[in-house]
Amino acid sequence: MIWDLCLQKTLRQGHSRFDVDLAFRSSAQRVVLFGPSGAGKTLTLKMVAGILAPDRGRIAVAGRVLLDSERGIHSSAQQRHLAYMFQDYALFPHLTVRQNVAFAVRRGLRNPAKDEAHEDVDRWLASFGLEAVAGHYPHQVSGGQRQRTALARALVSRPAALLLDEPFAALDKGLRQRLRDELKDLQAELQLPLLLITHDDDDVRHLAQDVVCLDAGRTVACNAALQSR
Ligand SMILES: Nc1ncnc2c1ncn2[C@@H]1O[C@H](COP(=O)(O)OP(=O)(O)OP(=O)(O)O)[C@@H](O)[C@H]1O
Repeated sequence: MIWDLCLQKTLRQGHSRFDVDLAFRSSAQRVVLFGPSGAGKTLTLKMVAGILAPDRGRIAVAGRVLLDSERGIHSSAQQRHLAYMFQDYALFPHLTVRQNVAFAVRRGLRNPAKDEAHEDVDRWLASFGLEAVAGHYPHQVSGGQRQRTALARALVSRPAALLLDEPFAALDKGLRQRLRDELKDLQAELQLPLLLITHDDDDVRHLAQDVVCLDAGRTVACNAALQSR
């Protein structure tokens, strides 16, 4: 089993509340989380990443138990060692492409120096074709290059799994297609478990080995979710 999730969480904001109560298991490496806006996809990813604590539940990824509230297991986000990529990539605007990638492997609390040598950083800059823009700042590179920088930053720390929240949402169709293929090749090469959120049917068709459909905080039959679109 690669993904084994059972999560319960109640969120309250003023008078409104949102309940997550879901469970899914999958032996596929590439799983897509699919569902309408507000279904609870990002919340689910955050709970897997360890940046939001469920009220109760169990999370195991590739046989590693990251959380089991019954057994008192609550590993921190750092201990989980999963890479999480946000919808807007969340690059640091004051750091160059190279420094952004190196940030994930920095020693201590200081930002990495602009020209600090690091073999893994160079490897990922090269494999994503970012060498020419390594000294540029995020606002000086294209959307695709920003996306690749964020992906390189996620991968450079050699995570145990990759969690991506709508990684291609800000890109045009051509670029989206290209980066989707690159991601698929990369995942296959590294054999990295991948949990990806998308709204795009093409992402589902091309990337998903398994699809988990969410609606109102629960897992639902995927046929129903696809038909209601
Ligand atoms: N901190 C919070 N407190 C209260 N409610 C929240 C909180 N964060 C999210 N929610 C609510 O939980 C629901 C699910 O949010 P979530 O971000 O997981 O949706 P999503 O499926 O990722 O949507 P989208 O596709 O639009 O990104 C939403 O109704 C949202 O308003």
